[in-house]
Amino acid sequence: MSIHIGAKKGDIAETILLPGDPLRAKWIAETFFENPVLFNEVRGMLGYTGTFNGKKISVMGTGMGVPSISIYAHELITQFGVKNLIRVGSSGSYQKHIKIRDIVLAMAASSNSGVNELRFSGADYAPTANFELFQKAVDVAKSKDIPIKAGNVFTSDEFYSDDFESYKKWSKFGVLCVEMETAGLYTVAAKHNVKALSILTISDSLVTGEVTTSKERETTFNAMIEIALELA
Ligand SMILES: O=P(O)(O)O[C@H]1O[C@H](CO)[C@@H](O)[C@H]1O
Ligand SMILES: O=c1cc[nH]c(=O)[nH]1
Repeated sequence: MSIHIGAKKGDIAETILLPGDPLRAKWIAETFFENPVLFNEVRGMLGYTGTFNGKKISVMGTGMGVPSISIYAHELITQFGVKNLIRVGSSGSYQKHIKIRDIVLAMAASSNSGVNELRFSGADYAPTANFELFQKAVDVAKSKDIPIKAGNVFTSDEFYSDDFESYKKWSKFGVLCVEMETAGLYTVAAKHNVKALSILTISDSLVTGEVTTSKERETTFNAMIEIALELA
């Protein structure tokens, strides 16, 4: 048991899917896992372990933002021996060609997060995806005929920015979409020499103003999950 995860050693698989929303974790476990068992309820951050095609796999919510996912990633790695951390998140498009429900693999994560600024004393660190997981995700998507996009994403400390137009600066430099955790996840994974990948589904567009409902964000996005499950 760690401070924020009420599980015993061995309760959590080496590969874990990490949605921000704990109810998406519940939906993933109940929809895709064989024999899901609840291993965490601390702070309502639901976590389950089951099997998928006979292989042990876990899923747990991370909450929103770099500080929250950093706590869970740290404890999962250091106290429960997790080796592959796969974020399955929603994201807002920064580009005209990145449409609602598109899937984006985050090759790297630019960020305005204060966490890495503190950690690296103001110098820039480039949080990047694990190449093996990335390559495998590309292969799985291809074999399942699931179209994907890949590139630089933006991990923001803000959901509601005071300056809505500020996204255009990142968009001009090729950043595909925005979310709130990937830079933190990739950094913590690198520090502990384990693998991480963020797979994102576009839930809204800052370019067109389109949005999906919170129910859809909780219980759909199957294609992204199908890719993530095969990485176990
Ligand atoms: O859908 P999740 O995984 O929570 O991801 C995105 O959604 C939340 C904001 O609504 C942030 O956590 C952002 O990163
Ligand atoms: O962080 C996020 C996630 C989804 N959509 C956004 O606009 N921002």
